[in-house]
Amino acid sequence: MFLVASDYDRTLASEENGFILSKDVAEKVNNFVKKYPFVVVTGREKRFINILAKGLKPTAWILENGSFALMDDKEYYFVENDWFNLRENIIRKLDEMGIKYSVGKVIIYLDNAVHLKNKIFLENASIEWNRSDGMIMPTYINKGFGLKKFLQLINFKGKTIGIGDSENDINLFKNVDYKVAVHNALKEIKDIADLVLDEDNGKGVSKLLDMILTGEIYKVIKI
Ligand SMILES: O=C(O)COP(=O)(O)O
Repeated sequence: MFLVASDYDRTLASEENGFILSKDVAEKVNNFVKKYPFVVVTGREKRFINILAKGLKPTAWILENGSFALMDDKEYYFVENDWFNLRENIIRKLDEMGIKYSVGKVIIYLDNAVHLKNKIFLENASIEWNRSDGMIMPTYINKGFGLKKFLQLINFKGKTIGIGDSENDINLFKNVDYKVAVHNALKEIKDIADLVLDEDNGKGVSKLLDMILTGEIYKVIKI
């Protein structure tokens, strides 16, 4: 049994389409889900997903960079309660520094904040980057942690395949059996992937799902 864990931005959905999921890709995933579990592991908040990925019905969403899972309309939080006090202190600090941010259910977002890379230092919290956007969260939270917690939740015992493109997918890659990079992935992601696809974004995800469904996957990676 395989479980596919896919990133969203620049993996399932492309920047050129404003990150709106194409119908073809949604259909492909919705059909795949009838046979194998498919989870979307994204830095995004639920409110954006509701707009961008209408019609997509994955097994579950792991949102806010691994903070919680959403499955069958139920939310499962992986964050400790003490984070919320700490988050208040961080928000105060950001306000004092005049830094713009937005707050999700768990994490703090710094959008278009590449100028702040390596400039903010926080205790008991980490900043993960996805291209020019930063995400502040408890040090133990990342996509890999969120996936691990989710696999425990559903008691999944099969093989996991992660597909992604960017820095915040590195921790996802560290926690899956096989790592797949879409063609448009950053070099650092391609360098650590077991398989680099010839296709970009959603076309790459569709290719991977076809490879699993047809068994072609066994020719390229040893499972
Ligand atoms: O930057 C974000 O919020 C989302 O990005 P991701 O789907 O690539 O994790």
